[in-house]
Amino acid sequence: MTIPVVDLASILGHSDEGERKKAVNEFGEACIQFGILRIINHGLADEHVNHSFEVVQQFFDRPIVEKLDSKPVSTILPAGYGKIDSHFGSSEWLMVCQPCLDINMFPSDQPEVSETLEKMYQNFQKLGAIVENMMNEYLDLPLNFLNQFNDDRSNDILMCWRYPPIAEDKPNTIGREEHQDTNCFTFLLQDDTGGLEYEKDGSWMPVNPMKGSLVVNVGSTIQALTNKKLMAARHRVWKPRGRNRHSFAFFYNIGGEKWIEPLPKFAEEIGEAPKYRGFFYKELLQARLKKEKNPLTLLDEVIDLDHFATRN
Ligand SMILES: O=C(O)CCC(=O)C(=O)O
Ligand SMILES: [Fe+2]
Repeated sequence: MTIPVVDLASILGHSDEGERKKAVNEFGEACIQFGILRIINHGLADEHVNHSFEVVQQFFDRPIVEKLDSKPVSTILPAGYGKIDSHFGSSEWLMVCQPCLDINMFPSDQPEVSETLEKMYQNFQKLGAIVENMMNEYLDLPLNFLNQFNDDRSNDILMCWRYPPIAEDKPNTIGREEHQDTNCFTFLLQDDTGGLEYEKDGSWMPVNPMKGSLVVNVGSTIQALTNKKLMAARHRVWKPRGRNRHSFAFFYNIGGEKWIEPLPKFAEEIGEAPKYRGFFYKELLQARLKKEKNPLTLLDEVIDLDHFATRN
């Protein structure tokens, strides 16, 4: 089952009210049914996207000692270069944070990296506010409720990923283990290698590359706020064959100190018990980092929103 495609032309341009409402509705329905969808006419220019892929490839192609010049130094957020190779996944990344925080780490002799990626960051951040507003309207929340609730933009993150190909001598084929994003919305751009999958009714389905489109997935914060009316999509990434895979993931986040609990509109007001107890967003992030051993499989498992589920 392929994920729905929603055209944002009527949202970003000047269109009649009927067209705009139709797009809002399609977006909301896709979030409810799949938790993941594609958007087109989203305002990110093809040339800029293509150039961004070229620029990150050039960065990741550099020798490791040079990439390590961009390793994180901030104690707030680990903006900069990193690398992991374990059974949870194998990847390299360059993490970009809000430019005005002044914590981004970029190669000083390759200025197009910072120029291109900070511009991409800002474009995604604008799009995040637009998509959040569409969700607000679809859920019939008071005007600008979500934008005002989620008003701290300093935690938004752009991750630029490189996944190495499957190595002949290692059986590990997972690029990124299955997970739900903890945030509000994530925007994904993948190159033409493929490898992204989402879970639908217990089966794994591919999200094939489609030029010009952006993938949006719902995160656990929205799942908690809506008392599970909306579900965060589970997704994973396979390692590529024969070549590297590159992708961008922009996390439209929420402040760590924000108190998250099901909104009354989706719980008490409609006679439904809250499916989650309240928590600070940072608690969800911390829980996620811990991982727990599953007593049956003896494998480490990621702790996610279920950790805060009530017994209702
Ligand atoms: O690389 C991708 O396509 C997805 C990455 C992802 O799921 C994540 O960063 O949370
Ligand atoms: Fe993800």
